[in-house]
Amino acid sequence: MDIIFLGGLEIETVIGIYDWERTIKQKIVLDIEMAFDIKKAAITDDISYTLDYKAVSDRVVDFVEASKYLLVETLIEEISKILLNEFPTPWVKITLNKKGAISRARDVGIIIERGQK
Ligand SMILES: Nc1nc2c(c(=O)[nH]1)N=C([C@H](O)[C@@H](O)CO)CN2
Repeated sequence: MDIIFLGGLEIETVIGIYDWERTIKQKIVLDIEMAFDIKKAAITDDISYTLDYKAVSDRVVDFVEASKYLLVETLIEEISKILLNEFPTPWVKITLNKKGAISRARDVGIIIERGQK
């Protein structure tokens, strides 16, 4: 199976468990990998035979911008459900980086894989 990916997708959202975090927007950075067989699209040169990464980006950005979860766990799980339920991919890997959440750490977050390749 091939991989279609989006790297460094930056989105501002309300996320966090502390009172001060409920009053501001913070940046999260997503790396998304989606399994997909690209052969038919490559042969036909036709967007309708592939997984449109622009459509994925638009859907994920709209969802995350409107969300207000406490935990990054909940947010990343909901993103994985959207990808698996709404797009033609059987497997996704998502990295959610809440940069700045830990002042001494450059990166902090979660990596999940869902579905079957
Ligand atoms: N496993 C997690 N740990 C923490 C989370 C989280 O969402 N998942 N969130 C926080 C705070 O919101 C933090 O990001 C603020 O600096 C702490 N730990």
